[in-house]
Amino acid sequence: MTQDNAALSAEDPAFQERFTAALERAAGAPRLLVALDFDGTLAHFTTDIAASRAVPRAEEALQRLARLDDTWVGVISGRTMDFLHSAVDPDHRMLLSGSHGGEYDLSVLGDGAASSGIELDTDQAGLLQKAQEATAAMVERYPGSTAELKPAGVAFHTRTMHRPELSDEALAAMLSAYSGMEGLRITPGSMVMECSVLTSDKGEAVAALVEAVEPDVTIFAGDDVTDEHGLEVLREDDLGIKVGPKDTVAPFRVADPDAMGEVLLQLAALRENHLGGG
Ligand SMILES: O=P(O)(O)OC[C@H]1O[C@H](O[C@H]2O[C@H](CO)[C@@H](O)[C@H](O)[C@H]2O)[C@H](O)[C@@H](O)[C@@H]1O
Repeated sequence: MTQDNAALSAEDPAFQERFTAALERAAGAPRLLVALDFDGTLAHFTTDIAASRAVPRAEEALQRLARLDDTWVGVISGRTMDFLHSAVDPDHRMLLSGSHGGEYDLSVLGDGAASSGIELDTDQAGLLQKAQEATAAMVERYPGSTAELKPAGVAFHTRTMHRPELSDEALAAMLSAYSGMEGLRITPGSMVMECSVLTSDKGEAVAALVEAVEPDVTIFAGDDVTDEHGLEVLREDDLGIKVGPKDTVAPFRVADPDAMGEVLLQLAALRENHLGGG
């Protein structure tokens, strides 16, 4: 499938009927996996990276879904596993993948479920060091920008730049610097340029959760370019949802994390009803 803007959104007359039918079908699946990106999908963008949290409706819906039988909630993010544990799933009810598919905590599945952290070899560690140095130099050059250090990568953020009109220039300069370092995987995002010494992506992460859960239906929702990898691996009976305006292969689109929260509440109610718990 090619990317386009043909996803049905709420303004389309056919949206409500077709989207509700898709949600109802998903809610009736014997085994259901609900996997979600975090920033821009569950949480609005903010200038305080550490303080970012899922919108209240999404938070409530995820907690309700995660308590249900034969229902698994996954969060697949570029964030670190430490952040996901502390800010997204402190009660350890969810499947987590951090660092764009680089690390996993599947312990909610019980005995034998694989969880893997990040261990870098000497070459990777050297490359990461160089990328961190290049990012620090860029932060010096563009006051107010920041570097977010991760176990296998680094993110150069421009949302807090003192001269926001230079954001595109700064991101392009960072992209150019990373591009000169062989072996780095570069992922542009919303006012961020990230790089990693790992090759993983969110397509791998969705596939790993599907392999672990063996769901009849998988839902995956995401807002950014990196989430397209996850949307692309969905099967015919699955449900892909784009959050926001970017191009997508997903058949459905919602406006923002608040709208996504509403969808998740609707799904939770349908699933509870289907399982007889609501
Ligand atoms: O895969 P995601 O869950 O979408 O995470 C992608 C990156 O998101 C974060 O940055 C974005 O959100 C910040 C907080 O709202 C915002 O300040 C920044 O401008 C956004 O790009 C996060 O900081 C990165 O580590 C994630 O990889």
